[in-house]
Amino acid sequence: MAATVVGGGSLLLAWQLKDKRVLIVGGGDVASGRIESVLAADALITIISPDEGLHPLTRRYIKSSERITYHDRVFAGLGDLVAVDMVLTAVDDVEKSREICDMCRALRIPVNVADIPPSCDFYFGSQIRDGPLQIMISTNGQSPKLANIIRKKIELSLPFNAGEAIKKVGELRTRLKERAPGVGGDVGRRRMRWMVDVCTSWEIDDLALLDDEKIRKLLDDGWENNRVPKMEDVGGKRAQTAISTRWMNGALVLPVLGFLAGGACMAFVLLRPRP
Ligand SMILES: C[C@@]1(CC(=O)O)C2=NC(=C\c3[nH]c(c(CCC(=O)O)c3CC(=O)O)Cc3[nH]c(c(CC(=O)O)c3CCC(=O)O)/C=C3\N/C(=C\2)[C@@H](CCC(=O)O)[C@]3(C)CC(=O)O)/[C@H]1CCC(=O)O
Ligand SMILES: NC(=O)c1ccc[n+]([C@@H]2O[C@H](COP(=O)([O-])OP(=O)(O)OC[C@H]3O[C@@H](n4cnc5c(N)ncnc54)[C@H](O)[C@@H]3O)[C@@H](O)[C@H]2O)c1
Repeated sequence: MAATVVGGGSLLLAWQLKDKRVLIVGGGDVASGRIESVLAADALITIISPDEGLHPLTRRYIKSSERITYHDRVFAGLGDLVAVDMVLTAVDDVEKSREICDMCRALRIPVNVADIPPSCDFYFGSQIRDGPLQIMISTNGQSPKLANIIRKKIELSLPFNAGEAIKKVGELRTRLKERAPGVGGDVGRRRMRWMVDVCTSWEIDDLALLDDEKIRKLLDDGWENNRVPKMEDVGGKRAQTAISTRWMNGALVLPVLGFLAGGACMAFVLLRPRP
């Protein structure tokens, strides 16, 4: 049977920008959001934008980050594109945007032009970040505002400890690879199967509670004996899983606290000693 091919979308990737050179042209509202996104990826940033048009947030990033080199001037042409790995333009000048886009295309530098989707090699998306967890919602240029609204709904449905759990499982994987090194082959297959078993048999809240000692026990008792011990077997206490999404926390904790506070006030009024 032929595979179903779905076209008309874009390629979703987690682009590794660490120490790569990103040029941002413009320093206004949109540029300040770009700076935040690119800083999260540890890039080296050059900003070209006249001082008088800088957004307060852009000004703050320029002051506080050693990764940013700032030039107080307008874009000067091809010379500004030397040794640049990515270009983001956010200027209020459509002609200038098109001109910069054409130069980038000629040099094959990937470019995003905030106000002209057809000039973008890639779009930004609405982002959720929780430690190593990164979720991007893209409507492929159709409705940025709906991307923003859907992001808020997804945020509320995420497990509360997802980022922390992913960090701990990352540590476990690193230690497992140190203990059973090698790429591919039998050891690779066994490692992958065991990691899948750990991730599927432990709750996310419990994985978030892994520490050095529990990881060591998990590897000694589990990996070495080809089984997956329970949380209690490695010296841990099961986490409370009843309230494990952000929605549950937001929706339940405040009303419950309000109810308890109300009850306490009522008890005080009814039970206080009367003169
Ligand atoms: C997701 C987000 C990421 C970010 O920018 O970081 C993002 N735009 C956001 C907000 C937003 N942008 C706009 C509004 C006003 C309401 C509205 O128009 O809906 C709002 C909402 C607001 O301000 O609340 C106006 C707008 N946007 C574009 C144009 C040009 C055009 O479409 O022609 C115009 C002017 C249109 C006009 O003149 O009418 C173009 C793009 N904007 C994109 C991304 C890319 C497609 C992403 C996708 O479809 O998924 C794409 C194609 C290129 C790019 O920018 O990479 C961020 C939300 C982050 C968050 O809050 O979570
Ligand atoms: N993609 C999106 O999500 C989105 C959202 C809103 C607006 N926009 C569009 O993006 C563009 C930027 O929006 P903004 O709100 O940041 O505008 P803004 O007016 O706040 O900022 C524009 C910046 O560009 C600088 N600038 C102008 N010409 C320049 C040049 N030749 N060289 C260097 N810097 C120059 C200005 O000094 C200013 O800092 C606008 O065209 C806007 O319509 C896109």
